[in-house]
Amino acid sequence: MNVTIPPGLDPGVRADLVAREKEYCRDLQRSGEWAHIWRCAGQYANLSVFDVADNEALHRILWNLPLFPYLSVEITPLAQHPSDLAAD
Ligand SMILES: O=C(O)C[C@H]1C=CC(=O)O1
Repeated sequence: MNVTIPPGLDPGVRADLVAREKEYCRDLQRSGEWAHIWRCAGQYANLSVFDVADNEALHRILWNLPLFPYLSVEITPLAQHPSDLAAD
């Protein structure tokens, strides 16, 4: 996810959006659907791993992100690799 918040956005609105995004993200981490989130070094971007039931669940999560209007999201579906020890 790449984040592009307009520089002219009211600072209070921006702070509220970022705070709500953090809480939303942490709730989904607690539920297990947002399995990992990493900051992409040097960028206002993250690399996240979601563990969801289906595409609709992923869409719901992304669509309801408070920062959704300011995100560009690239999605790569993942499958288990046969060489992964966890596959045994
Ligand atoms: O800062 C970001 O990368 C954007 C966003 C995604 C989750 C979250 O808490 O913030």
